[in-house]
Amino acid sequence: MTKLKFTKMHGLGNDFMVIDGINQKFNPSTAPIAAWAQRHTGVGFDQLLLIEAPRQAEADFRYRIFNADGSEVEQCGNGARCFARFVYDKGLSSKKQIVVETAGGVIMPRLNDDGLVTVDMGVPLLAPEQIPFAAIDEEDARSISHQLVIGNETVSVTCINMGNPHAVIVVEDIEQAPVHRLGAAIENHKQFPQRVNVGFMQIVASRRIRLRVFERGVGETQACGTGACAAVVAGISLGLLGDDEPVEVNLPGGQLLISWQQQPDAHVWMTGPTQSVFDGEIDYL
Ligand SMILES: N[C@@H](CCC[C@H](N)C(=O)O)C(=O)O
Repeated sequence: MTKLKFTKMHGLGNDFMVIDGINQKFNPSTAPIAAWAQRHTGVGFDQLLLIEAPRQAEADFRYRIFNADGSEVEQCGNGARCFARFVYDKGLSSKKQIVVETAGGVIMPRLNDDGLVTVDMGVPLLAPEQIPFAAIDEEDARSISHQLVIGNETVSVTCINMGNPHAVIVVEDIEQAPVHRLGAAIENHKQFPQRVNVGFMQIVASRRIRLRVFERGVGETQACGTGACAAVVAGISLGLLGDDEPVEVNLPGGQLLISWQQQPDAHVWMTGPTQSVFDGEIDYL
């Protein structure tokens, strides 16, 4: 039995177990991660974030992400900010802007002088095959919104890939949104072959939304960074939000600022806080 060092961090209450996999040996596997994620018997977290050496010469680090159910996923926005804070604070890098390789593409987090972190989250993808989403026919494939049948209900979803898959639903009142009633059914809907994160968005003004996200492999979280990016891209694409100024995204855990201009190849930018909670050690075989 060896001891594995970790740091507990969060971004707006979306919480993480962060592991330096460069200076200690850690081979991630589902069972220990799912056990450590448990809130009563483990460390308790939404995602485990693993820092590794990059595979591509142009990147500073490789960033791997595991959901609370132990599944490895492609991207995590709140985690990206915590990742950048961790590698700087722990002396793994002296750079305030880093290039990070993920399974969902290259992202570039930057530590700002005001303590916030801004991340270039890359280009959002909207085509069904890029989500991935199985459209029912060609007309459905061309549409920005898709009618999803769940039991005897039909829900209109806009699908965005931010490195990871998101389905965004516009609701009138965020407090009454069917996050728990429909979240898991949409996450596991047969038209999403890799499952999906489900965002419920209330438009408050042309540059302000409220958002709750039922995350794939976790359930509802306090905040979801990629979910915030996806919601803003969906809102702008649907003509419900403007793209001339950053959009304030108000999540249960706090606020993110998201910018995207509706042009081919435009990147999404996310700005928000990070917080370290404690350092710990855990037994590891
Ligand atoms: N909390 C995250 C997203 C984490 C991954 C997601 N649950 C998935 O399965 O894709 C964020 O801040 O983006």
